[in-house]
Amino acid sequence: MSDQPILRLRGVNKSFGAVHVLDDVDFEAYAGKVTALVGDNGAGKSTLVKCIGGTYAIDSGSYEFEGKQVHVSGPRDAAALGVEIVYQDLALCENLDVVQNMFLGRERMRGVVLDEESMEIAAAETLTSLSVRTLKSVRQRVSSLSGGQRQTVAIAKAALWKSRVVILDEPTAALGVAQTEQVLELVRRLADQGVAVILISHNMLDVLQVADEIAVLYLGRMAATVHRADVNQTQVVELITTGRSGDLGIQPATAGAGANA
Ligand SMILES: Nc1ncnc2c1ncn2[C@@H]1O[C@H](COP(=O)(O)OP(=O)(O)OP(=O)(O)O)[C@@H](O)[C@H]1O
Repeated sequence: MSDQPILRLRGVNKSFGAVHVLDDVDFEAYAGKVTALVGDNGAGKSTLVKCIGGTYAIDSGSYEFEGKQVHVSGPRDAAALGVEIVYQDLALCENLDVVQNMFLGRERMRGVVLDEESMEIAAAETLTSLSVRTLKSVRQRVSSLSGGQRQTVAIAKAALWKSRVVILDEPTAALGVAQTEQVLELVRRLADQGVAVILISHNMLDVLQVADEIAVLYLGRMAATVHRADVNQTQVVELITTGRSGDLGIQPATAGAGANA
């Protein structure tokens, strides 16, 4: 995999009125890697992700994609780049089946009728490529699926559409132990297919298990970006709660330390 980030934000600021929510934030995501985005409640994770996804326009700073500066002024711009956000509510339609959900809004047609066969084959192939074995049938309605299976469908949908950057918002928050394990395996396989995965999570065990890089937001500043292999849980928790880690030689983000190289 390339060492160049597919997505790079530099010096991003975002305010809502007088509230300065993102302060000079640098952030990178790499093809084939899982980058965990962590931080305490209110640290700015959702805001940063919404800036990446085009829901919010950044006030200042740069947004680069594949080394080129781009202007993302709405979700369509981000989608055109191949940036997909899988929100916690998953935005799946209960009354539709797995295939219909995966192709929702982008249905394949044969003449004037839906090309059900080709959509079913493509959906099944995508699930197979991700080694998904937890679904009985791609013709099952989403209303009959478990939380983990729904998460699987939402992630597979992003893979089907050849997304380059997939942002997962707390994908295991509502799941039990076995389903969490399956979803984390899926996250890993998605990255192994060359996708840049950004994982928002409050669960340190998940983060430490699946992430390659860990970006820690603290009070709207990027306290540090560290390689997973270089840190332990205590150090990550310290970064999240204080914006610094003495062990890692990282100074408080509020004092203007910025990202750790
Ligand atoms: N639309 C908005 N208007 C005003 N303030 C906002 C808005 N959206 C977010 N904020 C503020 O920005 C800060 C960061 O919020 P954000 O939701 O990005 O944090 P977060 O890290 O995702 O938190 P959590 O883990 O609780 O979801 C918070 O103080 C929040 O109140």
